[in-house]
Amino acid sequence: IFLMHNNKMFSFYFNSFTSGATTKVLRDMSTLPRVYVTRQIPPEGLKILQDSGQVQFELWDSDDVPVPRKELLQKVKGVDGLLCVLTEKIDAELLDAAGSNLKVVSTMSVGFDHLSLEELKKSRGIRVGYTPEVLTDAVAELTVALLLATSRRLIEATHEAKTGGWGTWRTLWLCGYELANSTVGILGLGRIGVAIAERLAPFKVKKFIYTDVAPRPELAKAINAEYVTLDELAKQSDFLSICCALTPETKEICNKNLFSKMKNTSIFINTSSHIRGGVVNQEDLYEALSTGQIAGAGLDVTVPEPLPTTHPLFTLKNCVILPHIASASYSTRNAMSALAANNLLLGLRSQPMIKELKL
Ligand SMILES: O=C(O)C(=O)CO
Repeated sequence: IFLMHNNKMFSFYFNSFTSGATTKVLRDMSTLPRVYVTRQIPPEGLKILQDSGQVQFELWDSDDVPVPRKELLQKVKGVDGLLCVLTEKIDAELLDAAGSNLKVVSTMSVGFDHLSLEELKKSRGIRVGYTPEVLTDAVAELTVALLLATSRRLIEATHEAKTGGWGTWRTLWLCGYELANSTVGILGLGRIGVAIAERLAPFKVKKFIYTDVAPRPELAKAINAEYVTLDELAKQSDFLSICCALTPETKEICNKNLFSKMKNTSIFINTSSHIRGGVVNQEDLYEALSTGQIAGAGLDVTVPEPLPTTHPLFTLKNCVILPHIASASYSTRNAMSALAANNLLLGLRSQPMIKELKL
């Protein structure tokens, strides 16, 4: 139990199984490094912070609403560490508000476009932890689910079944596209791309192709994928899965030009949680989907997030939009929170983090 008294934080041990008062003050926490946690993170991470005895921390105790910016700017004043999620912008204003005590920012995400790396680099001496790898399986699994939901039109199908559209059996009603004998293209081959391909291979995919800034033979070997140009990737892919990082070069790389080269039977999928939606020009995607230039799209990341319910992409039957849930399994979100907590504690002890972002 953590309690504030006379502006000091105390931890208590309370034995409720013995009779009489057995509350003991174990340690005056007020001398420990101060940490602010911007969200009610999953229990594994919280437990690590609590059990560590290494920090005193305050927490924005909600998972439903992000901490208001004004409150955040207040709360970070003088903290030694910050554990945040992807809804908090860690920029010059926030770092200035925190002040010179701040040594570690640990984000419970693999993506870091909410962190102003420029500002963090600026000789503030702040180290940054993040959570790659632990979400690879969950993201790959969700990608397969979204790909199948889109290509086999599952959302349309359940809607028809529920709303009376299910009439007689029809020969071409709700037909979609099969993975068997298909060519699957991966834009940006990394851990997640490989994990997706490994899961799709048993569906009897004929060929995997990929493009990246340069061939990645080691990774490609694992999935027997051929390196092609971006043009060839667009032309040959029956399913195109986007897994590249968002950089100035890849910003809106999925645009009119790319869609115009794709087959009108192809399916476009964007789930890569560390890139967000920025690699896709959504107006061009709308155009490609609504004119039949491509057959369908499944998106787990959009710009902005949340995507307004009035957005034109929501009007299309051949566009399946998920609310950024690729890593949303209990085990993965707990693993992310545990990794973020451990990165934070290690950083505050000036030890190497498990996953540290090189600034
Ligand atoms: O970790 C991230 O960056 C996400 O997008 C959510 O898993």
